[in-house]
Order: sequence, then structure tokens, then C-alpha cells
Amino acid sequence: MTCQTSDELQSIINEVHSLAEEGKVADYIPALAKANKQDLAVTIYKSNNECLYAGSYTKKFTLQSISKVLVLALALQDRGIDYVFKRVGMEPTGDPFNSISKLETSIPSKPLNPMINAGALAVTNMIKGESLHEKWARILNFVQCLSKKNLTYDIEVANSELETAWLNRSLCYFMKQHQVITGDVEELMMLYTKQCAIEMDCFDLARIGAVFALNGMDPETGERLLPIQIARICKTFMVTCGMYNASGEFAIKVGIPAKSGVSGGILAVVPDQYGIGVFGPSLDEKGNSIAGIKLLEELAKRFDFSIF
Ligand SMILES: NC(=O)CC[C@H](N)C(=O)O
Repeated sequence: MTCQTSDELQSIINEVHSLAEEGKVADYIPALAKANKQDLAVTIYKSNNECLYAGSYTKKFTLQSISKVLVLALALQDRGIDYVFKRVGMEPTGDPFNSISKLETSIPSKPLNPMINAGALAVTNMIKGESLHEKWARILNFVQCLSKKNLTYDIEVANSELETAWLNRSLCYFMKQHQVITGDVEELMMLYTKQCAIEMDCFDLARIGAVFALNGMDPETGERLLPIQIARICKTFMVTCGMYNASGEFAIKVGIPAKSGVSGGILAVVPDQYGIGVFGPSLDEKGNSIAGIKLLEELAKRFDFSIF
């Protein structure tokens, strides 16, 4: 599949690019601070297997929170819907993605949804495998299957997070106390930081988006990669919780399922039509790509993307 440059996409990038100046790259994971704030890229992968791109589209970035929606899809296949939602809820929190507060006040004590860090850690803990190595191989293989690409992870980013993720460890120990997770917390942290550090570019992200847009079908081969019901659950979480505590505003202004990560990536889905990959590491105060969101807003206006 060849992807073509698009003047129209480039003109939208030119329009919104200056916003990058107003944001900041994430630095609580020290290795992410090396990102170039000026980067901005978009790829649109159409369901008829055509593709358009603009901007710094060859730049690779780590998935970070975008991995949460992919690992959820695998956990749902591994364990089934009842098992997963016995341990993780389905409701948005309105809190920042790394917040610990609702873990203590929710009854029963389980994370409110799989898109916040606590919920994602609990979901990663559900991935089947005899060893850490096998679980990691299954996650990577699954993401490769969706992207049809050999992928690796950024060791420096993974280690940088592993060395500094005290809050995520706290979430894990709290959940272990309440039997939401089982097993060794350090092993879980190793698995989670690796999944967050899987590297790809906007094209790969857009292709994965196209699989979700087609309710689990491969856009090239028509092969079923995900059960319809699981693709739907993932897209619903993307709408209700995918942009952290800015999901409501995003639903009003853009109106499509999307999941962002603190490296500046956004995976977006126009149901039945397109998968979209955006990269812009300059973030707003909630941790979403500041220019990336504006870019999606402009696209949604021009092409009437909103599902509502
Ligand atoms: N919002 C994010 O992208 C957060 C992911 C990051 N790895 C963390 O757990 O903090």
C-alpha cells in the first residue's frame, strides 16, 4: 500500500501548527522530554485501502496510553467480557489519567475504566502467558497483527518510565491489596512500560484505526482480526474516556472515537470510513496533543466526521 501526500492535509497542518508553541512535551517520563515540540503529522487510512499523509509523518513515537485500548482488546479476547469487567469498570472518571483518588472511594474497589492508568495496569495484568516473556510476546504480536508491521519498543523510554513510575507502582500495590490484580508488581510494571514504549509512526496508527473503523476487519485483506463486539467496546471507551478528562469536550468538538498518549500520538477512528493517526508531542495541560486536537477539529469540520 502506498500512501500519498495531501496538500489539503498539509494546509490544515499549516493552519494549526503555531499552537504547538503553547504546549509542552511530557517530561515526567524523562526520555520523552527529548521530543521535538514542533513535530506535527497526520495520516488518514481509508477503508478502501487508500492513504493520505502530511507533516513529519516518518517520525516514530511510543504509544504510551494508546496501548491501553489495544491491550484491552487482547485481554477481552483472552479472558472474555465478564472476567474483564468484574475487575475494571466502564465509567469515565473526570480525573487525570494517573489519579489514585477514585480507587479508594469506589465501591467495590476497582478502577473505574480501562483507559486510566489504574484500569490499564489491571488489564495488562490479565494478559495470558506462562511468563513475562510470553505475555510480552503476545502483546507485541497482537499489535503487529493489527498494524501488519514488524514493530519494536523503545528500550530507553521503557526503562526511563520503569525507573520513575512511582505513582503507577502505588496504583498497583493498592489494587493488589484489594485483589484487583495478582502476581508480582515489578513484573507487571515491566510489561506495562514495554507496551507503552511500542514504537510506530502515524501510518501504522492510522492502519490500526482502520481496523477499528471496520469493526475488526483488516482493511487490506478483509480478514477478521477482532470480534465485532470487542471492536465496539474499544471504540465506545475511546469516545467516553479516550482523551482523559477532556473526552467530553473532544466528543463535542470532534465527535469520533479517539485515544491519545503522552508522547503526542492520537489514534482516531471515523466508523466505517477512516483510521487516523496523528502525532504532535506538544501537549496541553491535560496531556493531549495540543495541535493534534485542533487538527482533528478542523478535519472533523471540513469532512463532517462527527458520529453524533
Ligand atoms: N497518558 C499516558 O499516555 C500515560 C502513559 C504512561 N506510560 C503512564 O503510565 O504514565
